[in-house]
Amino acid sequence: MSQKETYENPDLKKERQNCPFNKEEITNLLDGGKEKTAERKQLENYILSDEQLKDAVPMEYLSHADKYAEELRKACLLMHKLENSPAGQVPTLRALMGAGLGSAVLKEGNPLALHYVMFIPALMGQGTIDQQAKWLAKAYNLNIIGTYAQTELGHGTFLRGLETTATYDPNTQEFVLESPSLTAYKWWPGSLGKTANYAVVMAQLYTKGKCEGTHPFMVQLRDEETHEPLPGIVIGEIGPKLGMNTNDNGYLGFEKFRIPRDQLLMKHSQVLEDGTYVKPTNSKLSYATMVFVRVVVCQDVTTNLRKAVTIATRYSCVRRQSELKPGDREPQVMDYQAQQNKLLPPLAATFAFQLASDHLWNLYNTANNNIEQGDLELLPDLHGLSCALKALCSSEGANFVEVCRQSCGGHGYMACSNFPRIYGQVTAAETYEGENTVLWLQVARYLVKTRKEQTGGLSVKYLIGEEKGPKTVDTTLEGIVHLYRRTAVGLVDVAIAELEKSGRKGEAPHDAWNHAAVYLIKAAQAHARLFVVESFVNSLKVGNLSAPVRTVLSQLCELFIIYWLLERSGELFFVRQFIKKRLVTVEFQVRTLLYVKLLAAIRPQAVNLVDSFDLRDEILASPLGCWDGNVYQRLFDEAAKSPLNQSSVHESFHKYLKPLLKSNL
Ligand SMILES: CCCCCCCC/C=C\CCCCCC(=O)SCCNC(=O)CCNC(=O)[C@H](O)C(C)(C)COP(=O)(O)OP(=O)(O)OC[C@H]1O[C@@H](n2cnc3c(N)ncnc32)[C@H](O)[C@@H]1OP(=O)(O)O
Ligand SMILES: Cc1cc2nc3c(=O)[nH]c(=O)nc-3n(C[C@H](O)[C@H](O)[C@H](O)COP(=O)(O)OP(=O)(O)OC[C@H]3O[C@@H](n4cnc5c(N)ncnc54)[C@H](O)[C@@H]3O)c2cc1C
Repeated sequence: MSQKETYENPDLKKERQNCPFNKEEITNLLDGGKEKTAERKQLENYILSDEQLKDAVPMEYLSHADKYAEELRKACLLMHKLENSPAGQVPTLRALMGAGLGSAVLKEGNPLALHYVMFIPALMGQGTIDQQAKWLAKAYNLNIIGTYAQTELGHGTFLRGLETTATYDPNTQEFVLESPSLTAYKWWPGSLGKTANYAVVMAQLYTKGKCEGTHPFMVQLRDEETHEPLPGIVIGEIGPKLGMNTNDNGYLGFEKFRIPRDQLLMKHSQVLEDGTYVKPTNSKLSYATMVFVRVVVCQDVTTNLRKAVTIATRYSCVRRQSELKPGDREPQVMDYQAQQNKLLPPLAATFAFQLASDHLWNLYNTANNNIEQGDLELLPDLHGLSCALKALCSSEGANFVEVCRQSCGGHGYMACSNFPRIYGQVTAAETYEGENTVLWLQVARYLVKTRKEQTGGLSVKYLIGEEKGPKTVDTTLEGIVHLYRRTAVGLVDVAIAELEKSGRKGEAPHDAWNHAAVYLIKAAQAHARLFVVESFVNSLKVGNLSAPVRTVLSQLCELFIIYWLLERSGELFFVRQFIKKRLVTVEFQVRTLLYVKLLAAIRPQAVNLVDSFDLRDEILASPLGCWDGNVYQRLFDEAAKSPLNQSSVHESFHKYLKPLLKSNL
């Protein structure tokens, strides 16, 4: 392990004895190879050994403004350290922006995150070679700091409804940016409140008196020297949120603010000097930055889930409570089947989500390279799959994090458990970068289109042609994956039947769509789940795994796909042929039995599995989840940091309570 303590809780020590598999093999698998593990560890040592990056007091005790200032201090220090990073700049940046190493230093969100996660990708994806030459080096060198300003007070989802205008003036060859109403104000962009001095702003482009839709513009917001907002720019921070409080989300208004013509990012569409508009090959290319973030969010949510599962699993093996066998010592709570039922599915999910996210990342890179060459064929599949996995990983991830918190009883409710922060981050991902319901409906649109037109990308091939595979109950892993596939196909057919029924009643297509939303969303979710289970099963078929690692991963895989099947059993009842053949009843009996057996089989390896994640204590940031299991002492040490414990009697006693007590005498 990366940290050997002198103390080790005896229960955890026992859990770690006789581990049947090589933990490092799993660590390497998750990191992407032995060399990557070594690189990550070296980077962690480099960053986490720096005393200046440690918190003097827990963040919870700081004011909103002090929290921001403190995190900005650390974020800037991290950027200074980039130069000498042993891992190279790009891998270091990746590690520092997300839920892994970065979160050990910046616990409530990185004020520079949007610069790297959206501003630079937007410049790369939307800017011409000349525009990139002008801005990218400045952005990389942090001469300028940017954000991505799209959402407005009145509209986040419906991008065609954005109100900010950019009107071309051919006389001066400038665009005039304007917020025509209060609801047109940009509202939400991260880093916008106080940190950024530039932004890629999405606005409705008007030229020659015609609106050409939303387009990205490079806009300077603040003076590069004084950081004061430029004349015509109204800017501020939107206030405290459920989580991510140091991402300084902001608002932004334009009062006839002029920018040169060449600050329209013109890779896909242009406005010529005389105001002539040149269309893109596909109008959705200006949405590409969002696609990139949806892809990386899947990975980020998975890392957060791994943290939650590690904390809850270790704690559950240290915590002893109640009586299992009359007269016996109180058992580790992990020995209750009910607790295993809470924690082993999310543990399995961390593997399932990572494998699916890796697949999506590969698709993104291929599709993006093709798009650079002008080939857009993979774009619909990339859009469909990134929406599906972003929505699935974030919604299931948030539910699982909450279950992990509950599994730690009262101590899980402490701020220092780190569950509130982890939950704050994961649930944010349910909303940002496309609200999940809205994304499910985008997925459904793709599925319905594929099924009806019998053409679509790789992720939806199963919807094309006749259904293949066994028609009866098949107890193999392949058999159960096939059941997922039949459910997914069946639900798309049910949704289409619903749309057609409404059509026959004379409803317009948009009304029919709205009235079929429940079915459409179920179909989209079944599709996403099918993709995840298929990725998990297929990944285990290939790869150079040792027999013990393959065994434990196969158990997790089987547990996970049965868990989802049982959880989502209601959906099978939508597919009429399943009921007709009594398939559902038989399937459930067989599966429940196997599920319970798998819980017992995996239970002894739970701690070893979370140890394999190799998450340092600084990253877990929770007294409940530390490697040594010294939970109670650490909880006491955390309580000692409370400002209310710095004196035996607080001054407010004399001010308020004492007079009240006296008055009651
Ligand atoms: C390195 C690790 C780091 C990890 C760090 C992570 C953590 C970082 C911390 C903080 C990050 C926070 C970032 C958050 C940033 C934001 O939230 S930015 C704002 C994001 N906003 C949204 O996502 C808005 C959601 N809305 C939309 O995407 C669209 O408006 C819509 C898709 C819902 C609808 O658009 P509309 O124009 O109305 O399209 P439709 O008519 O519905 O569809 C028309 C066709 O276009 C296709 N399509 C739609 N979108 C795309 C796309 N992106 N790409 C490709 N194609 C697209 C759609 O399928 C339709 O096709 P057909 O006509 O063929 O059916
Ligand atoms: C932490 C955080 C960070 C963010 N960072 C940024 C940023 O950096 N830059 C940026 O530009 N934006 C950012 N956002 C904004 C974010 O992208 C939007 O909030 C998000 O896209 C949802 O849009 P909305 O708020 O308009 O929700 P709405 O669309 O108003 O959603 C409200 C409800 O209406 C439903 N709904 C809406 N449309 C439909 C439909 N067509 N069919 C069915 N139901 C529908 C939704 O499902 C939801 O239940 C951030 C948001 C958060 C929370």
